[in-house]
Amino acid sequence: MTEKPVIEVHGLRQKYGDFTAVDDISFQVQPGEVFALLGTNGAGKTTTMDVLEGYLKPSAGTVRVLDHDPFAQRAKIADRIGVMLQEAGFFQDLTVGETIKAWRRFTVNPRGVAESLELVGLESKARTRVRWLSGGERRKLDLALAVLGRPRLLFLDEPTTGLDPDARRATWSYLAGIVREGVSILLTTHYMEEAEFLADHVAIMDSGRIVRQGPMSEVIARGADTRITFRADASTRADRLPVFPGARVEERGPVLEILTGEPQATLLALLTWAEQNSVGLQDLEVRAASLEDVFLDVAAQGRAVV
Ligand SMILES: Nc1ncnc2c1ncn2[C@@H]1O[C@H](COP(=O)(O)OP(=O)(O)OP(=O)(O)O)[C@@H](O)[C@H]1O
Repeated sequence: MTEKPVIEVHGLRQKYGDFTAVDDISFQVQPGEVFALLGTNGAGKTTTMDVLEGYLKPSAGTVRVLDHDPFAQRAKIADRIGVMLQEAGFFQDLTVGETIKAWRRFTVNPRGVAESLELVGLESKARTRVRWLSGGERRKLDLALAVLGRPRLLFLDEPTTGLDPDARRATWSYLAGIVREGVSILLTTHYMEEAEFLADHVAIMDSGRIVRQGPMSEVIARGADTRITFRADASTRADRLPVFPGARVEERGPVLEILTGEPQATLLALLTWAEQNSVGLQDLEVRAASLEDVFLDVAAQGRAVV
């Protein structure tokens, strides 16, 4: 028997008064999967998370989390989900250790305080008051609290904002570890590298709608072209190049850039042409599309619609 998805969203619409923040979106998250919900500022990611966490009642559509209605049946799933909000409210005068202790009282089968501190690298801050923590240290405390109850499903809203690169990578490796143990994650982030590193599936939102969705590798492959760049000699401009089927050429100062969905064929044609015409291709570089290219394309199309 195949396991049911841990999250099912069908035709979700969320309105604030007359304003539609989430506009008919559908997606599923499978057990053990990391699903990245990406999008431009104000696209509707946090609103979607709020619905899935049971804080908002959908205006339309259906939502199931661990096979329950998260709004009407939140108590039934609360012990199995962990939530890391963008801005958690802490008691500023409690120390980090006291905060974890206080949270443990409301948590079924919680991790120990020492284990929690070690998990996120906050051992040396156990006696520091929350008000004196740096932004990145607060984020670490947020994460420690989100995983305190050993959740099966974790909601992470921009989990590494404010972390230095070293702490960010440590968080990724911790998250990758709990995923290997079977935890599923719904993640929002503005760091494309983070989404690429962690997520199996991705949905990109713009103005309340999902505009790209699928397995990470497919979304990248379908969504943006490979870039071949080089510096040619002064007499070689874009109009001297042969026509590469399915590709377009852009001039950026002395650098020519070919964007292509058929990198192998285009590269072969370019090298053959250069050889036959004795053109030197300086600094020749082939760069595969990245998630960031896809995201920027989505954002540019969104701006064009407005
Ligand atoms: N309580 C609210 N009342 C009215 N409008 C709201 C409310 N909460 C959010 N919005 C609006 O809904 C839209 C979606 O907001 P949301 O926070 O879901 O976006 P987001 O994708 O998480 O953005 P960001 O990347 O900037 O965090 C925004 O235009 C926001 O201003």
